[in-house]
Amino acid sequence: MSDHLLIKRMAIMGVGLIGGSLALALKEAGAVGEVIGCGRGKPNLEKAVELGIIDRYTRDPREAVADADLIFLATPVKTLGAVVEQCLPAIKAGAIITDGGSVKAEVVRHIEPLLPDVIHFVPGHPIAGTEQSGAEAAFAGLYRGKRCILTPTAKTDPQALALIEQMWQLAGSIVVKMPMDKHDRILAAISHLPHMVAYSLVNAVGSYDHYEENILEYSAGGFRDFTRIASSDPTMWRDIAETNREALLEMMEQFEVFFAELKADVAAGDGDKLFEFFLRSKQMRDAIL
Ligand SMILES: NC(=O)c1ccc[n+]([C@@H]2O[C@H](COP(=O)([O-])OP(=O)(O)OC[C@H]3O[C@@H](n4cnc5c(N)ncnc54)[C@H](O)[C@@H]3O)[C@@H](O)[C@H]2O)c1
Ligand SMILES: O=C(O)C(=O)C[C@]1(C(=O)O)C=C[C@@H](O)C=C1
Repeated sequence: MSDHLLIKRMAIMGVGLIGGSLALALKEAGAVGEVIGCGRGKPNLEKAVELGIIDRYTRDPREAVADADLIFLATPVKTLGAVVEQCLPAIKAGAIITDGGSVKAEVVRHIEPLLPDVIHFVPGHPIAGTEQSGAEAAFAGLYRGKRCILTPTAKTDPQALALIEQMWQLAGSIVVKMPMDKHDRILAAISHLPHMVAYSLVNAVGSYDHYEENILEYSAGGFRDFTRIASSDPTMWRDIAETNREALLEMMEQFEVFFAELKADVAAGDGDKLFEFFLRSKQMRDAIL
C-alpha cells in the first residue's frame, strides 16, 4: 500500500448514497487504501462489494473500526451518536471520526462528550444528494463542484480538520467552514423547509378525493419537478425534522407568512400584488440558480 495515501484504512458506517459516494470518490482520487463497510443489511453490503464501493464488510461496528484511520458516519442523524457509542472501545488512538449528517448541533452535542482527547471528531455535511438511498444509489461524482460544510468547534483538532478538508476537496467538494448553529439555520431554510413543503404538497394533492381516479396520474413537469424530493427516505427526514426542530419551525413559520400573503392576494383577486409576488420570487431565483 502506498505511503502517499491520505487515508490508509477507512471505515464507512452506513454504506448508502452518502457513505458509498464518498468511498467511490476517494477511490477514484487514489486517496484511500482499504475501505471497510459496516451496516445492518447483508444484501446492501454485498451489493456494495460487488459495485467496488467497499473492499469488505462486517456487521460488527467494532470489527469495522479496528485499525481504521478514518471513520465516516453515514447513517440517519439520530443514529450517529449510538454508532459511535457502539464502536468506541475499538477505535484506535489518533483515529479521526467525521460524519455527513444533515444536522450538526445535536450530533456534535451527542458525540463530542463521548470521545477521549486522542480520538478526533470533525463534524461535516456534504450539501449534495439525491432522493435515492442505498449503496446502489452511490456514485463517484456526487460531490463534484458541490459545497461541503465543516462545523469545527473549540474541541476540534486543527490537524484532523485539515485532513478532512483535504479529503472533501479530493472528493471534488468546495469546503466551507461555519459554526454549527449557523449551519443548522441555513440548512433549515434551503433544504429542510423545501422537503417539508414537498411532502405536504404530495399529501395534500394525493388526498384530494373529489374524483374517483387518482389525479396524481395527471401530474406533468411542474408537479414532478417540485416534488422529486418527496421521494426521499422517510427515516432520514424524520430524524432531520426531530433534531433540527427549532430552526425548522422558525422557517416553517416564515413560509406560512408568505403563503398567507399569497392566499390573501388570490382571495382578493389582486392581480398587481400577485404579479409583484411572482416577479420578486423569479428575480431572486434567477439571480442564484
Ligand atoms: N440523501 C441525501 O441527499 C443526503 C445528503 C447529505 C447528507 N445526508 C445525510 O447522510 C446520512 C446518510 O444518508 P444516505 O442518504 O446515505 O442514506 P442511505 O439510506 O442511502 O444510507 C444509510 C445507510 O445506513 C444504514 N443504517 C441505518 N441505521 C444504521 C445503524 N444504526 N447502524 C448501521 N447502519 C445503519 C442503512 O441501512 C443504509 O444502508 C444521513 O445522516 C443524512 O441525513 C443525506
Ligand atoms: O437533491 C436532493 O435530492 C437533496 O435533497 C439533497 C439535499 C438538499 O439539497 O436538500 C438533501 C439533504 C441534505 O442534507 C443535503 C442535500
